[in-house]
Amino acid sequence: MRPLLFFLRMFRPHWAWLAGGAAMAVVVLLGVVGLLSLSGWFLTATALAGLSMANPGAFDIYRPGAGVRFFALLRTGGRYGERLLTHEGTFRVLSDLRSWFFRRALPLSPARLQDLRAGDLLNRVVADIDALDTLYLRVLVPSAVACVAFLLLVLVLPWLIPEAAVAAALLMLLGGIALPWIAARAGMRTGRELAVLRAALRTEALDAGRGMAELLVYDRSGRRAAAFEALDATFLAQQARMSGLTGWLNAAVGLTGQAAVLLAFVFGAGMVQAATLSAPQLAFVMLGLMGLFEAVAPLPMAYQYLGQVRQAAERLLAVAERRPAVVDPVQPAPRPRDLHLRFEAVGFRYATDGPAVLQDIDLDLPPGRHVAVTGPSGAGKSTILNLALRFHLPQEGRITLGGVPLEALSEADLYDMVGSLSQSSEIFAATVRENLALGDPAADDAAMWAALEIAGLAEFVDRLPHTLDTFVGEHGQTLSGGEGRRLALARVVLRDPPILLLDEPLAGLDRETAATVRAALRQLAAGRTMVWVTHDLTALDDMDEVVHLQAGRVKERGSHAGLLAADGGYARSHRLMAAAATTAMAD
Ligand SMILES: Nc1ncnc2c1ncn2[C@@H]1O[C@H](COP(=O)(O)OP(=O)(O)OP(=O)(O)O)[C@@H](O)[C@H]1O
Repeated sequence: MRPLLFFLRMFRPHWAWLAGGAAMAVVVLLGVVGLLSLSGWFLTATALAGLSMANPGAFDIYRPGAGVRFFALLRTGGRYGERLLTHEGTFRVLSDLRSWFFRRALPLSPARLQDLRAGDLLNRVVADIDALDTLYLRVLVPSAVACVAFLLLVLVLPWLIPEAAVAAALLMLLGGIALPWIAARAGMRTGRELAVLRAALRTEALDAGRGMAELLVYDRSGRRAAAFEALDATFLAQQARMSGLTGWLNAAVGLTGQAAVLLAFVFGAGMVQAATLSAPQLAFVMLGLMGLFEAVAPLPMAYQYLGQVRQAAERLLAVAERRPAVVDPVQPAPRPRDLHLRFEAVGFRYATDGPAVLQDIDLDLPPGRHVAVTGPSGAGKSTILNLALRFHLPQEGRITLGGVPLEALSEADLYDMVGSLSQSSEIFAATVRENLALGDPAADDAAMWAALEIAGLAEFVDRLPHTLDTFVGEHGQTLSGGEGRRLALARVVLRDPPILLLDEPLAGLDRETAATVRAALRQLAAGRTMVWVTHDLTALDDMDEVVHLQAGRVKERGSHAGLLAADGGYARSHRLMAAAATTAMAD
């Protein structure tokens, strides 16, 4: 129950809407019961009065008629109000929950979210949060209404047909408590499995959709489709089980209502014969009972789906309660004036029991210094940038900015000073302008065009149908790789960080585009500190220092020319690369 209670507490700020919605649901109940019972009484009384035409003055049809209209209006108005208030309340709660979840998930990125697939996280934000509306709409409100129905039953019926009151009360307890209890137990496992399967289906669909081209090329689309169908079949089978259970439960709860009406008739008919109850009163009770039992009818199904809701709540908490790898300090150190970035004897593992990824790394980056980090794949180059961006904290040594450990700085200060660009810098499904505004939300058009100019993209954007307001598609898919990279670069230009962390920003670009982006980066890097992670050793002669890593350790370091002269591993790699470049040029 803990996960559900946790979320119930989060409903509190909107209690007025939620309580208002529940109150309107009670009004609907009063309307339904009033309408049914009064109509039953009225029709029977009218019939008994000898179809009033024969004796028009003897029976007042106006007041009961007005009553019937009143209850009909109460029911309709109540239902409108109920929908309005319960939905307003639910949407407010859901939107709070979404931003709460997002706020919790954000600091977990990237270190603590890497085990989750993108579709899984999406499913939590959308479907799992949506599932929580069941808690209020389907469980709490109907339970409250059913309690009122029970109160009405035990307060009114004993005065009319005492024996039927006891039986009807017991039947209502059976339909309103015992059946929901059975439903909750019977539906728990399947409900939980359904929640997991729904997430798996969504993740699978997203994954397969994204990799469709690869699946086709590797002729794996059939297999993937078969796996998807198998998953879907399991999902449908579980859904069928749930629906079967719903059917039985609905039948059972319906029977409790019918049994109560039948018993009321049996006991009431005896009283009518004994003249201790009038026939219209009997009709009043029977139809009133039908209305009261309507309040109980949705409960078994609601509780049947509680397992699914609980699973959704657990899945949300499983992410929200993760501890971020780095917690933004409550009392951050003042922003340092001197932006000297230092790695001192840094050692790091991604998992405490995992292999050492970096060992004994020293880097000295006074303002304006340009350092290239090179080395074979897996040597730990990107990890150095991940640490400088404070995505993780090193287990050994320290990283400081102006003498202040990175973990003591506020997130806002840190990311104001440190900007990054990589081959995977995200281009959002938005316009050029919105993508740029991420760098500086206050930037005006002139500043944006100036940034695009530096990134060598101004001419291209100027030719787009809506220039800055052109939509660039999912992950910027309407842009070429080079255009996307330059857009990301323009964003960094707008951010204007004094320290630039670049992770293979030229990877995947053709020679010409790479040259344009490189020139833009050179222009941007002037006067700023820069760490450039790269495989390409052919254009590092203007770097102040080259740090060559191997298996997480600094193997060689010095100027590009110095390292070539030393004729070690760096020089060998450089020779191979230069030869490959010459062959490519000749081709
Ligand atoms: N998030 C992670 N969790 C666990 N291990 C990781 C993670 N990221 C990287 N590693 C491991 O850490 C080591 C260093 O990875 P890193 O990405 O820093 O290498 P790299 O030198 O940048 O490689 P490449 O040139 O191929 O990008 C690798 O063995 C890699 O498998």
